[in-house]
Amino acid sequence: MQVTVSPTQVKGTVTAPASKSAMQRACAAALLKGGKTVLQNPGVSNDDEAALDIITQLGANVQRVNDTVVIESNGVAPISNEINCGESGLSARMFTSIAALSKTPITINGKGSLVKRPFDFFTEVLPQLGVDVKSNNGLLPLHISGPLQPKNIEVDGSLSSQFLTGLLFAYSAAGANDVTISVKNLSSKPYIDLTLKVISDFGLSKPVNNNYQSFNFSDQPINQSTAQPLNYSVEGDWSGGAFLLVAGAVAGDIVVKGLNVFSTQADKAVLQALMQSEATISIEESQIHIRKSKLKPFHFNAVDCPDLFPPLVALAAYCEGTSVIEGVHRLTHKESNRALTLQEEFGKMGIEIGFQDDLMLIKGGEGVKGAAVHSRHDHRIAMACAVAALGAEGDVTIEEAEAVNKSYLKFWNDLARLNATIYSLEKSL
Ligand SMILES: O=C(O)C1=C[C@@H](OP(=O)(O)O)[C@@H](O)[C@H](O)C1
Ligand SMILES: C=C(OP(=O)(O)O)C(=O)O
Repeated sequence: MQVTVSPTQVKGTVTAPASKSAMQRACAAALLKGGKTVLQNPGVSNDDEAALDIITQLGANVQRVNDTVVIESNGVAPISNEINCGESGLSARMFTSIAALSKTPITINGKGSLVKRPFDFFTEVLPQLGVDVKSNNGLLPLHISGPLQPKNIEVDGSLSSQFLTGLLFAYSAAGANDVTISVKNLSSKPYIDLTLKVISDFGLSKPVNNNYQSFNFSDQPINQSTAQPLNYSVEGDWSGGAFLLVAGAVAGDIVVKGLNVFSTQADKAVLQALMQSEATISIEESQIHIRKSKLKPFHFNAVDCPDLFPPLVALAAYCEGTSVIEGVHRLTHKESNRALTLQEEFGKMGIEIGFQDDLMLIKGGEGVKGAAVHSRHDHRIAMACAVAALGAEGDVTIEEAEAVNKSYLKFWNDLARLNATIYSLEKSL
């Protein structure tokens, strides 16, 4: 799908979508907890659908009922020998360790960008836990044969936190007791806070976090009551919400609802960058009001919140001077190599992006040009280009704009509802 965004001032009120990070974790937790779980505000993105399909293959019964998702489970009891994780890195990395709890041999597969993303972690780690693993030279598909047995182990957390998220769920569900996962160089730390929060919200046994260097399971396995259904409300998404907030800061006067300011989500840190750039923003518990004003360049460390690079590059394009974002090394293995895609696609809009070691330098404040850009099938690149287009000097046409469906199915509709002038060849928005 090709979408053209014409320069427009956005206005009105919008509600952020459900967080796919929270939704996918809730699916895992509902499968592991057993009994009945009712998810309120469930996600509808492609990654959310992938997680629902995976837990179905792993034995859960899943139904969308009105605006909720009802999950019934007896724990991990696969009905198939394969799970397909679509394009979701989190689902593939989290559910591999969870699927390994069963003794049924299972193939972990994916599609699109996911089949190019690294999975060597499992060939190194899972055999130490009694799981037989074969990979396609470190890539998907993986063939695993469990059951996983929790043991003291040391893992490397520098590439991604998602592998650790999976191990934490699996150890918790396997009743790990007096067992420690030691972690070197953990990246994306707040995502582990979110994992631990969901583990505890679902009453699963939660390890003690020793400064992100080790996670010790010392609880006796909890005998959870599954008699009562658990009602769980999925948080709004700070990662998708960041694009809406930047849209308001560069070209609007909007109110964003549905973002919990007390969330543990990594991308809540977008507020720090917006405040540093002196955006006109008022933050209340139930809504954030943000409008266009003169913006100053900012310096932001995104090592622990790498998904903020794309929206912050769009923000930086409108800040008067050079903004600096730290953590470029975290971008290589996402849906695209995001450092290069941002440089190339924003370059087409006249925004100069340079690199110095781990820093990205974005020269802003000199105008954004109309251009034809490409999402590279990366949802966050499509959304960043769209938001940057709102204050551009001409139309920006985005190829493969449907990439947004990975995390934010209604992105184009929400932008249109905020009065953005958007035109699509495929369908009216
Ligand atoms: O756990 C999660 O929900 C995620 C963790 C992050 O990945 P890394 O841990 O690989 O940085 C993030 O980039 C991804 O979009 C979602
Ligand atoms: C990298 C992302 O997700 P995942 O790793 O779960 O595919 C993302 O949403 O930007």
